[in-house]
Amino acid sequence: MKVAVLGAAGGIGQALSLLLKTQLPAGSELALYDVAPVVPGVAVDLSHIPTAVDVKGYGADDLAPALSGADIVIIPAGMPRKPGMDRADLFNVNAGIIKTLAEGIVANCPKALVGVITNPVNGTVPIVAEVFKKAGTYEANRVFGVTTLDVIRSEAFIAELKGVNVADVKVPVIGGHSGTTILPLLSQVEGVTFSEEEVASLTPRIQNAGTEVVNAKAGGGSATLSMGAAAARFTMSLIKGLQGEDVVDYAYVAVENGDAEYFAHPVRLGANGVEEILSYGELSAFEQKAKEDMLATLNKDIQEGVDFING
Ligand SMILES: NC(=O)C1=CN([C@@H]2O[C@H](COP(=O)(O)OP(=O)(O)OC[C@H]3O[C@@H](n4cnc5c(N)ncnc54)[C@H](O)[C@@H]3O)[C@@H](O)[C@H]2O)C=CC1
Ligand SMILES: O=C([O-])CC(=O)C(=O)O
Repeated sequence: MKVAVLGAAGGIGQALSLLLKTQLPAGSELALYDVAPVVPGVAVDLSHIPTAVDVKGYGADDLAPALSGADIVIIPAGMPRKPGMDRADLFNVNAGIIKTLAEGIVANCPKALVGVITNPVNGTVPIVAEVFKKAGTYEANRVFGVTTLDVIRSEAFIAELKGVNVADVKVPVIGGHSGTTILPLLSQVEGVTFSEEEVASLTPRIQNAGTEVVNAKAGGGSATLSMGAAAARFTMSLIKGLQGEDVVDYAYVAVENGDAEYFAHPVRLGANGVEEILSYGELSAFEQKAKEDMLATLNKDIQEGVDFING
């Protein structure tokens, strides 16, 4: 198994790479690519951890060898937010980075499963898909926007609020990955119930959790450690799927005849990435309205990504 992390020297990239060095199956190869000159050092540092995962660092000019033969590519490359910015404000800088990296995937590992972390996820995932479509290598089942951070935050906040064991908390989160497009389905959380007031305050807390971190870091970036943990969890789900295990996880994926062209759903993972897009089930009246209200924003974000390649 070869996993490539693009943007591996950054805040998320380093946290994720550390977790993958300790969690990937024995015999795996971990390829760390970044344009920052520190990346070979990150690889040397990690290589001193005694696990049977071979780590190699690749600098700016070595995208091709970093990607060659990769089964999974995870992308946290690009600029994070500062206080006062929306994720959408990152589009102009990050769209070009994502395009270049997607072209590298086309040239070097067109069959890889690709997980996009770079914001704005609502628009960067369509960019990857459009680059692949143009090249004739697109398979919708292989491209994912990583929304796992919304899921793990929901688990943490609910366990804290309700005083239950966090290991028992499962929370479906659908939609996109920004503001009101993030929709936790609190009505479906088993073992706990929420008052209307709790739903009305917990839903925006989850939606604005990224901003909570951005403001707390006061100009020093956005979530990196929790995102590293989320990305490692999602990568391990992809790996289990590739290894033939039956695994269901949440991700922002292309959906035919869905709420939008891309929408986070529960998906059954397998040897080819998404094996089946599962229904998110019945929504409460609150969730139904929140879903309808988000669609204009989500569709605009998606179109911006599509237009960046085709416009
Ligand atoms: N999907 C999600 O839930 C989340 C997404 N993010 C997003 O992840 C991205 C990265 O965040 P951080 O790691 O905090 O930023 P960071 O600034 O710490 O790291 C970004 C890394 O990307 C590298 N990079 C820039 N251009 C590159 C290129 N062309 N090829 C390879 N590497 C390149 C930089 O050298 C840097 O090492 C941001 O866009 C941020 O908004 C952050 C948190 C959660
Ligand atoms: O809020 C940000 O800019 C980073 C992010 O996506 C998150 O923490 O969910």
